[in-house]
Amino acid sequence: MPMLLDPATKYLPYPAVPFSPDYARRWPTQRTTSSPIWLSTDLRDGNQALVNPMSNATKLELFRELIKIGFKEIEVAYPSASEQEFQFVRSIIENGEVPDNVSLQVISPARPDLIARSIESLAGSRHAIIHLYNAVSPVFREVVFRNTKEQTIDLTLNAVLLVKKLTEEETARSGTRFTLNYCLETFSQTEPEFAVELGNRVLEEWGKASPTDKMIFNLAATVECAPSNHYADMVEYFSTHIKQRDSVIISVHPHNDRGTAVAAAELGLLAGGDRIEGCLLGNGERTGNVDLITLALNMYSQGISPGLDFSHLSDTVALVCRCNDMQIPVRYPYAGQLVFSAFAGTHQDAIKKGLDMQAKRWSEIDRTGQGIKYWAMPYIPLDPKDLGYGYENLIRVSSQSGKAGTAYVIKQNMQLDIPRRMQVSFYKVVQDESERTGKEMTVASITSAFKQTYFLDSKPLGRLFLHSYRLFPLSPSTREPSSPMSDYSDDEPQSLIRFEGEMTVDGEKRTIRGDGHGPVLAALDALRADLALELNIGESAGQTINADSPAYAKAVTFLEMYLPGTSPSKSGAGSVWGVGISYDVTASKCRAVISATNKLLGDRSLPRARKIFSPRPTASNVDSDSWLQGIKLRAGRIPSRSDQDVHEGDTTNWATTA
Ligand SMILES: CC(=O)SCCNC(=O)CCNC(=O)[C@H](O)C(C)(C)COP(=O)(O)OP(=O)(O)OC[C@H]1O[C@@H](n2cnc3c(N)ncnc32)[C@H](O)[C@@H]1OP(=O)(O)O
Ligand SMILES: CC(C)C(=O)C(=O)O
Repeated sequence: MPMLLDPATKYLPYPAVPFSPDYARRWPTQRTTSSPIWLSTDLRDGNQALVNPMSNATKLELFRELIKIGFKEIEVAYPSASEQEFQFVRSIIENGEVPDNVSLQVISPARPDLIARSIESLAGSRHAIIHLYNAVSPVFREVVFRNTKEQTIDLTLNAVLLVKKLTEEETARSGTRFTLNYCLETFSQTEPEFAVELGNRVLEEWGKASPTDKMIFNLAATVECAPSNHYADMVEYFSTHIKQRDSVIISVHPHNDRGTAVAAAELGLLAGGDRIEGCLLGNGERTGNVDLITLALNMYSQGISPGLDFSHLSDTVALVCRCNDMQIPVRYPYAGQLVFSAFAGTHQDAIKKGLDMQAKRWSEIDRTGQGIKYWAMPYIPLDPKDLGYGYENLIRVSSQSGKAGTAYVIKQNMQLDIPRRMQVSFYKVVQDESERTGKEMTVASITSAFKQTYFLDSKPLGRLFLHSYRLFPLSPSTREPSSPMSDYSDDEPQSLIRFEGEMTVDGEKRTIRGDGHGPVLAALDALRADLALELNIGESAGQTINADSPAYAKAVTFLEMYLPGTSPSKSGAGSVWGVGISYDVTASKCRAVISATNKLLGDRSLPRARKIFSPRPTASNVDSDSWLQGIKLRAGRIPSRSDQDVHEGDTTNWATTA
């Protein structure tokens, strides 16, 4: 059996950090309130871990991106590793690629020949950081170097002394100003007291750290082999025991072997860290370095400016992946394809409500100038727009989704605010389709299902199609068209009007007529009188789309209808919905009636036409001035006076959104 029943026989737990009994660790009560100094080691620690390390041209591309993002300290190479690495450093210095406010860092092992080569590579740069490292934990001392603690200290101090000498010579030669960054490689596995002892000896040997010219201690979790709280304890122990704390920058360098590098970095900052070394998207040896994008955006989402710009995150991600020949999972924090998408119904519902509420809240702030536009969105911790994403992928619909998600997609793409009960009804259509195909319902497929379901097209999709209609008032006594429609008002329920609709019914053109209090009831009466369809009205709702641009504003009517003898349940079962969209409110109502009727109709047979298309009313039955609402149902322009003339055979244009 490969896994042990008792792993304690093979693996040792991490040792506790020896805080004195009267010292309570402080990091658990701290809060991060400002961003750290960032160091990108993409071009060194990231690069050394690649299957195929980057060419210098690729490194330059990534270097430029790092500058664009805002890094002020960039580890650009391991110059002693190869001529190519050395030449990369030379080329960016000599070609003026390094802005004045950016410091280059290069790394060197504690070996004299390699230290000399590393310092040489930096000649002529304005400010450089020489990053000296050796592993100091027991296993490395014993296995790799076969050194005692004293020998380890000697090896380190000799290297520091050499760095000091060579950097001073280089400063005298080329003016380059140097900072020492001493890395205790495998710090997190080192005895804390020994780490501090070594640190203090290095500080002493360097001898010139001051509050205005600090030296850096890089506390590497070279291999992450304990929980993040242990790393924080280690950092706090070092930070509170090192001498000249005000002349020292504490840098944290977590790796991700346990998958908690980000947590380790965050706790390391609380524990005294001033600086973070890591890579974009967590590239690096084995499971990687700490991911600087996640760290920066974690801070950003807490209202702390990271000082790094990820406004075009998908471009940055694409570039980093290309340079590293690497991919990231779709669930990767902030950067993955799916991290700003909700598939689950209740999540979608909460997000939709959150967006609606936020739009209201923010527009109130715009109107009054009072308040702050806080982001308070269920399930989405950060506004995707801040990272250059839109909201189009926020809600994606599958068989796991609910009505709210479907309604959101329709709102986003057709601007239609579907009433709650209708959402239930349309959601069933979408869910059936999604279950049938076993696939995600895309925006295009949902939109197309909506148009199909509610017969929203310029061509007859259903058995009934309304080409045009006329409305004119009837005198109560004669029930004959008489007075001008301009006297008609929806506010006067007692005024009886006549609806005359020019239709295609099962492919045959015909006119239907009916009377009622208002256009909807008159249209229903026509369906009853001419097509023998008895229909009842349920709930209805109206909406205006493009309300802020009058020339393109459209009225939308949502109308629930049901057959007599059936009463719609609370969940909407037993009823159908229709949708009508038009530049004209009344036309939208009439269309909604026909849309719902088409759904109720099924394959029931309809009586033959008594009359094919009515003639234009003559002076004997109606005065031509009373043709008030008789407009062509044509989208794209506002009805004018001349539209009040009805033309036979007009095809309706069902443009649903402007
Ligand atoms: C944790 C980290 O990421 S640290 C950075 C690691 N990065 C790299 O190693 C990438 C670039 N490295 C290289 O190109 C090569 O390793 C070189 C050029 C630096 C050295 O190459 P080589 O001389 O062939 O040595 P090699 O690669 O086998 O390294 C092992 C030797 O270095 C020693 N060593 C390892 N780390 C250090 C150090 N920090 N200081 C001094 N010596 C060290 C080992 O003890 C071993 O010495 P030994 O040969 O006497 O037993
Ligand atoms: C040498 C240091 C900085 C390192 O890369 C590590 O320990 O992971």
